[in-house]
Amino acid sequence: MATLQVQRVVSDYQGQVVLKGLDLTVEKGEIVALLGPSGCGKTTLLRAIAGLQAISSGKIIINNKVVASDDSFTPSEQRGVGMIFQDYALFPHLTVAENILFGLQTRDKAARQARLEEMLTLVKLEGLAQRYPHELSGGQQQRVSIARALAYEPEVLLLDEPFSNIDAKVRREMMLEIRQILKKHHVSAVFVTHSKDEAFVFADKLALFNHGEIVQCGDAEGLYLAPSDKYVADFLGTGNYLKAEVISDHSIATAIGKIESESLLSQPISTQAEVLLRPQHLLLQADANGVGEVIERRFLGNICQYQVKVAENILDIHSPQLDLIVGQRVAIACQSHSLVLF
Ligand SMILES: Nc1ncnc2c1ncn2[C@@H]1O[C@H](COP(=O)(O)OP(=O)(O)OP(=O)(O)O)[C@@H](O)[C@H]1O
Repeated sequence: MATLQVQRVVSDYQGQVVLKGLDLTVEKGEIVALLGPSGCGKTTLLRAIAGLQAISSGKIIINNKVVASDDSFTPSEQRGVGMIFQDYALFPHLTVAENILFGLQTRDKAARQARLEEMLTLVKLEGLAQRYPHELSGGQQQRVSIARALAYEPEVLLLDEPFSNIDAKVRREMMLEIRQILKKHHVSAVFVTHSKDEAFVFADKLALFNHGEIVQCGDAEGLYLAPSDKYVADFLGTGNYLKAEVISDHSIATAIGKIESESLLSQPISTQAEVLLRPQHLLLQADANGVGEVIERRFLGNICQYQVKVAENILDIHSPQLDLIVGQRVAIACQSHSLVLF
């Protein structure tokens, strides 16, 4: 069952339309990343779900209850949403325990104490209940903000760039740890980020934004391997584009030769197009008569990043073959995969 449904949501700031009729569904226990460059509307959508931003048309439904539409607006505190911000937003004058229990004022003392202990164990902060936020590391503060949001048992957890203040060295570990906590408790979550790497690690599903629209939504693999357009392809990683002509229902002709597709091509024979080739899809071999010439080489330990010139094209190629040198001629083959043509 869907926990959150966003239906044709439009939102504007003083007449400037920021969300242009968005649709998004978050299933129970699913973690969805709102991914995109700065200013494309991710935070505005998160704020609209939280009830901190009005919508001008469309509907937002949380657990089958309409919380925002043309003629209704449920205040933020009645939506059952928990929020985690980039700067943690802890109350500096309250202890860890008081911060975590802040939303649970109405429960009796024993219930509050039990919930506190459960939350401290969950986020591995046992023993730190009486500390103040300034006595904690950034990662510990973020864990307190997660405990505070989860203590209240929200229907949906909303996270706005929650990892951008965490030291890069521990960020990945922290993301996996928090992901595990959310999964264990079947928490549905929406998470804003401009980093595809964070989205790949933390989310089950990616909604990629461009100028107030979701251009593609799906799992990371789907978006990476079958992007709907060049914007999606380029946002998710380096890609090479080569001119191509469809020569059969599963092959194309290009400057590096004939390339076979693992899946059937939908374009008719003779179609002129561009093929997307990821750097790791291309294989290099030293060959005095090869079509390419290595023009740059960067050693990265287990692979080399090469730039290879083929006619007027410069291709980025990641190869485990470390011994090719600048100026060397090479043959280029393509690993078998489902080709993407634009
Ligand atoms: N309070 C505001 N008043 C007017 N315009 C705003 C306001 N907040 C945001 N905007 C505009 O709305 C658009 C979307 O902003 P939003 O913050 O949703 O983008 P974002 O994708 O979250 O970006 P970032 O990653 O930089 O936070 C931007 O053009 C921004 O300038």
